[in-house]
Amino acid sequence: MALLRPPSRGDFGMVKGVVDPQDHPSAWLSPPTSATPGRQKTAPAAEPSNVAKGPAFLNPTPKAKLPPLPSQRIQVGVRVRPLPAFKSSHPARNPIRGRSPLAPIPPSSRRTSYSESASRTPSIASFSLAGIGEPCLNITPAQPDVTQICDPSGRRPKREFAFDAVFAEEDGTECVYDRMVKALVEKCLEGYNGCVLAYGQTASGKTFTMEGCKASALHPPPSDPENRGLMLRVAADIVDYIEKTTEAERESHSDDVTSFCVKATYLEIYQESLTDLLCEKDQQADLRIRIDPDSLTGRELYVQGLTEREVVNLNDYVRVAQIGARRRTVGETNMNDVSSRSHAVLTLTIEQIQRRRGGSAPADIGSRKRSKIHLVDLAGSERAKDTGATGTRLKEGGSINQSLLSLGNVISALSSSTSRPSHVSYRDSKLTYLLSDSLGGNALTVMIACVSPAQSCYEETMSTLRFAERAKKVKLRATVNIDLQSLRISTLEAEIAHLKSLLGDSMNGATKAKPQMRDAYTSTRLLPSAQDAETSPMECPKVKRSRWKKLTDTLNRTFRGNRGARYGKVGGV
Ligand SMILES: Nc1ncnc2c1ncn2[C@@H]1O[C@H](COP(=O)(O)OP(=O)(O)OP(=O)(O)O)[C@@H](O)[C@H]1O
Repeated sequence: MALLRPPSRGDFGMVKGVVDPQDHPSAWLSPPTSATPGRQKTAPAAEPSNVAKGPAFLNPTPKAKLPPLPSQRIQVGVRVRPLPAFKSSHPARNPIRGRSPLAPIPPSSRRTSYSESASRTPSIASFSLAGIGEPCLNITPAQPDVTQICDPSGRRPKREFAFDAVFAEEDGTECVYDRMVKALVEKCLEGYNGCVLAYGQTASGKTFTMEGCKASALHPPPSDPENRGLMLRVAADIVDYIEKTTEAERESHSDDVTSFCVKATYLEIYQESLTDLLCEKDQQADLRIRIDPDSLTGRELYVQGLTEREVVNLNDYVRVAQIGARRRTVGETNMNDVSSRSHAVLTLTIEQIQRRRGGSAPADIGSRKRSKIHLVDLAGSERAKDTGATGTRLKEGGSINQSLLSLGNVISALSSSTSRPSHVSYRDSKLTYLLSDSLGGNALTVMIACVSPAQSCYEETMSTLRFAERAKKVKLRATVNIDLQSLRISTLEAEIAHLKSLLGDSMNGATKAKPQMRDAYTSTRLLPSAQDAETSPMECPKVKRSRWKKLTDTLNRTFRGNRGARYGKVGGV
């Protein structure tokens, strides 16, 4: 059992690799603004063009064209699941009636929510899917990221919703990943926190999107990558990135290397209580959400008592996903045979340290970055009359709806005004409290709103689309999480060591050649010729000694002052 909290200096188990300097994200980072001791103030991230020079091994020549910066609002994609296979003889009017009508979906009955014929005239009427029923949703190729919803009763007018992406039923999870999540993972590897949330009514395909086809998530190795959910796709990209950088290290003759350590935790929130999914039921610790005062923002949350697993290769991730899926609370309802009765949060924490090749001394350590990705499969909103829930299922449904209501309130508060609201009720539920950073805080967030096109789901689909529309307005304040203080401390330690050795030399009357050192922020030599003159043999030894003492005292004072704070903050969006 371990605590999910930032490790202290030197507490990093590593997979070694090297980062191509040209690709290194620190090219975007700005240097600290002052040498004031203590935690640096959280600063909005800078545009790449504003980036001042960092140390050579952190701040290589910037790329001619830098990648686009992530948007500072929640990115929202809508995924439309296929219409279900019906058991009723008259499914068109009421597709969700009877036992688990939404699963599985025979390939023959899958329809696109737009067809070639429908595409020319984007009207709901063009959607007659003979024998299957009529979807209440429409997407046209002319406006692929807009969805129209039509009230089957005809009481309300047709409405249009535009999102960052809309995925029709034939769009696989790969498509969802490539358009919505891949860039986020890249940003997380650069030091941003990230969050992917799957939201929607019960049986709308959230677990299918996050975990993938159960068969593939539960049978290692993931031999069928096509069926992978977003969780394993994120994992595959992280593994790939680390492997590639390791390979680049072998090939390059760079002096600087990056070490990685990725850890996973998996928890569920069931009826407002936290359960560690990577731990046996009888070994559960009392899990508590705590604030980490030593974190970058000084109020980052962590779950005390949660099991952390180091994950290196894809099989490690698959194992974690399997264990979590097996232990997660599921139940059977009329709408879904395997309905998730809890919110599941898989968190990957990525640590990266830059150091000089072969060096282990503090002076050899450069920047440290620590970012987190939350992958959240929410439980689905449900109506008791549709799910047929009674007893425990009914109680679970009530708790799920209650926490989703809190999530809705948080999103409403954050999206309602242009300036940040004075109070956001994050603490109304464990879910919103745990994800508070991802909801308008220091994280880049992507939401996949899953919907069903079935007419009988009109109300729920409409409410999901409205929720997603509000979520789109939520602003984020994501910044790169880099521990610059450690970099400064290392530099100062190196300076002190070097100056002490010079002092010793000068006291012995020896004048040895001084090794060239680089300053952490200017990449210039620490001892330029003007300082060399101070050690000139012409200078009186007494004056020389007092000047050196003054210099080392100043550095020691600065060094002690800097020890107080662990994380500095720079750059970003
Ligand atoms: N895009 C899709 N393509 C094919 N099948 C899908 C798709 N989306 C969902 N399904 C199928 O529909 C059924 C219900 O999906 P899933 O369990 O993912 O829903 P859910 O939103 O997680 O539901 P709950 O909130 O009740 O847990 C599953 O059998 C799943 O395989």
